[in-house]
Amino acid sequence: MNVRRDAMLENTNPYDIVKQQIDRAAQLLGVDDGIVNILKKPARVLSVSFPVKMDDGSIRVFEGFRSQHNDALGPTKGGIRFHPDVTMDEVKALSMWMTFKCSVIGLPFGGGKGGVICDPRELSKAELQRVSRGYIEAISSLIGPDKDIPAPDVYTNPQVMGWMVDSFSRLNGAFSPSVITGKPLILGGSEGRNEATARGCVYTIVEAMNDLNKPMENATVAVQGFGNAGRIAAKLLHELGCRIVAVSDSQGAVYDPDGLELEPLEQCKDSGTVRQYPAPYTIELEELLELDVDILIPAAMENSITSQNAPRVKATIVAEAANGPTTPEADRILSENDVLVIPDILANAGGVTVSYFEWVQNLMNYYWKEEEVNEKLRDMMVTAYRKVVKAAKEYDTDLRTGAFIVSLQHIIEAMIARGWVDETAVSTASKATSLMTP
Ligand SMILES: NC(=O)C1=CN([C@@H]2O[C@H](COP(=O)(O)OP(=O)(O)OC[C@H]3O[C@@H](n4cnc5c(N)ncnc54)[C@H](O)[C@@H]3O)[C@@H](O)[C@H]2O)C=CC1
Ligand SMILES: O=C(O)CCC(=O)C(=O)O
Repeated sequence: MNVRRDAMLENTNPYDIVKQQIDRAAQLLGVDDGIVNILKKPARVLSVSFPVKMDDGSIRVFEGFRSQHNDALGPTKGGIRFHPDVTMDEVKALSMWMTFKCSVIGLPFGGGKGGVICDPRELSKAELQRVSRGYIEAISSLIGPDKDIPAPDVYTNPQVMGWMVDSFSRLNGAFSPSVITGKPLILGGSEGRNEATARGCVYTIVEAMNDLNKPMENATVAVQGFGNAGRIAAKLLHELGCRIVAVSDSQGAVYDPDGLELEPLEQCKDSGTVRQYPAPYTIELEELLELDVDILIPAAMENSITSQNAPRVKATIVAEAANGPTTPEADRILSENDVLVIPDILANAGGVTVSYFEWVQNLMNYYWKEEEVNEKLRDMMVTAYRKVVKAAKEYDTDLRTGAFIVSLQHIIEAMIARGWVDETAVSTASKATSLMTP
């Protein structure tokens, strides 16, 4: 059952949702409507269609998008999603979340995102390669190491990035590793990038658990989605002594209150789906979200937690490894029920942070060890987490709005410095805050 299509009673269009999130923070900060209007639309959206020769000799035309939201802080940055449900509005929203995500961490990037409407699970490896190359050729005029730098997202991976960097390099007549991050190590990928989204998420969870005076040891965890973000988060939390009681993927969910064993679980996923794991209970996908756990990690798609199921969410902490898993109405309900939501633009920012490190390493052509990458990541994630908590306290709001407030301040400062908007566009109250320092 697809939870995305289930939430019928509220507006679950991610583009409308991100605009509501911007409005909420802008209102508290006292930001001028002019600035808000700039931020509510991507600066540039490219819609492409490109032909791909399939293995049976037929030609199929694929559609895709690349959205560049705002480049006040630097070149736009964000992943590429291959999924049958990709829409232009979704890609626009994801690019907007990228702007705020990069800004909350303090990265010198704006936000971008791309998507291709396809189901990679139905493509052969050769077809997947041709789709990847076709898409990157179609958007090649828009991207570049100092323009817009793609990376992996749902159903794309380092191999796909490898094909893409090769196509871009051929088009440009020079090897250009810094145009794409999340590449295989041999092509200039960074140590630690593959684990970075999950690792960053875990750093924020550890901060939140500390703040709540709760031990990590034996804390119970449910993870929705067992891909790059969810699977590695489960593994890292298990290493910290947590009990992973439930996980799901698109095919099903398994539950064991005594804790799932990670190695056999991973073997099941590698050979198909986590559903094959011999757990005492198989549960419906939606049930996982309602388990009584300390930590719930939505790590799949948008709109997992809506007004429909939010009243039944029992987790103490919801750490959003996914982008946009919680609707604004659900946010309100979770907040009323004292569920601490670590928002996507903060919780899953580890991926883009190590992508930034990868880009830096590519530009200087000198590479760091994994421990160095992880330590730098920890420092940036913890610093950002503390800034967000401070902002949320100062403005008496939740962590999501706190994160948007911190982000907005950086973006607006950059827009003022560039001369796009006037200083009077921000109220005296917001200028007087000291949120820039942790
Ligand atoms: N890969 C990255 O570096 C980053 C990913 N994210 C976000 O994390 C989320 C997951 O992305 P990845 O792990 O990269 O994707 P992935 O393609 O590696 O894995 C996605 C997983 O979600 C599962 N899934 C799909 N629909 C589901 C459903 N309805 N219920 C349960 N499971 C479902 C799939 O079976 C798969 O296990 C997305 O929202 C993505 O935008 C955010 C930041 C960075
Ligand atoms: O690594 C990156 O550049 C972006 C990752 C991404 O798409 C995301 O954070 O949602």
